[in-house]
Amino acid sequence: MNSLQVVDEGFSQVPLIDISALVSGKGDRLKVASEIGQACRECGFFYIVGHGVDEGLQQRLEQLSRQFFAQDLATKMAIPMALGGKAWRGYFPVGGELTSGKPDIKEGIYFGAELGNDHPLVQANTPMHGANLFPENIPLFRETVLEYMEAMTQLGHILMASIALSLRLEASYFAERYTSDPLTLFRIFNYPPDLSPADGKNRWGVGEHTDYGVLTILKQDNSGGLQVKSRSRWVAAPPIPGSFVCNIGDMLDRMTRGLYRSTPHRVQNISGCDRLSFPFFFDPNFDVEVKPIPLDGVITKDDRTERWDQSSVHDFQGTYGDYVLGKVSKVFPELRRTVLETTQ
Ligand SMILES: O=C(O)CCC(=O)C(=O)O
Ligand SMILES: [Fe+2]
Repeated sequence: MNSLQVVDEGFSQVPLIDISALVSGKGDRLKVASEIGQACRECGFFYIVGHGVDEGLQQRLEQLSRQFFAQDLATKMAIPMALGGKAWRGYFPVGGELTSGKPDIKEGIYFGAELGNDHPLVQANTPMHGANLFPENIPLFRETVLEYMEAMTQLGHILMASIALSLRLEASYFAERYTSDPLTLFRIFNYPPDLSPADGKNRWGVGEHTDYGVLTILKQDNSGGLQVKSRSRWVAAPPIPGSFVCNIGDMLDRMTRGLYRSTPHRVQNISGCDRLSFPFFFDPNFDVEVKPIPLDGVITKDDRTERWDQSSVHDFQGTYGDYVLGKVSKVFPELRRTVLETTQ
């Protein structure tokens, strides 16, 4: 059996993978797993088609989201993140979120698994768990978001099983250890058109970063603007009809000791119109400690130089909750006190 290797030759485009064999249970699942594995090693990103997520549901989600963002600021601020408290839910206005210390040109709403006050994790005061804040003035917003999150959660399980197979592990490897009860976060972002003066200074819808968890499944509208880093170059990941963009986060990078890449990416909306995007984060259970996978015969040399945030996912030790809370305090400094300092 050949070993899997980390060879960073860069890539010129994000690969596209038809996953219908995983969804239907018919066809060559191992071939799909091998394509996913190659994409994770070489790029850290891949498009998926053949995922089976209802097109009508996606259209409803997009239309309701446009309706929400088209409202005036005061109406949107009826569900501010401050109201979501440590559950980390609700709306934030343009400039309210920082990446690498700089405000992003985007507004958005944060959602997660809908948990009532009687849920043990909420009773235990666990950060990032609780009830969502939905805009009550937009009918069917709540139902549509919850239905979409359910569809994404199912897709997340399917993809993680395939990622496990691609590493020559049991299909249930991640489910058994990390994601049987995943931490799921869902965000809807609106990037207003970048109207910055032509002063040669780039401003970012979201600045260069990597994602924190194991797997992100992104729906983007037709505007374009997502860019993925290939060594020191930036490669566009334009919208492809009927697809989602998937990418690997820091925890899978850590688990595979750098074999699967948590690749930096960023967004610049130069379309002239609002750009909507819908990232769904399928992440390890909050309380679980994330450990490297014993990958026999695999070359695990991490040949990358300094990361975008000068931190090392490989040196980190602790639960996924510890990791993600450390990040939250950087992107939303004003939430730091609510989320972090009241959890002790
Ligand atoms: O909006 C996008 O296309 C990407 C968003 C993103 O990278 C993130 O939320 O982590
Ligand atoms: Fe991201």
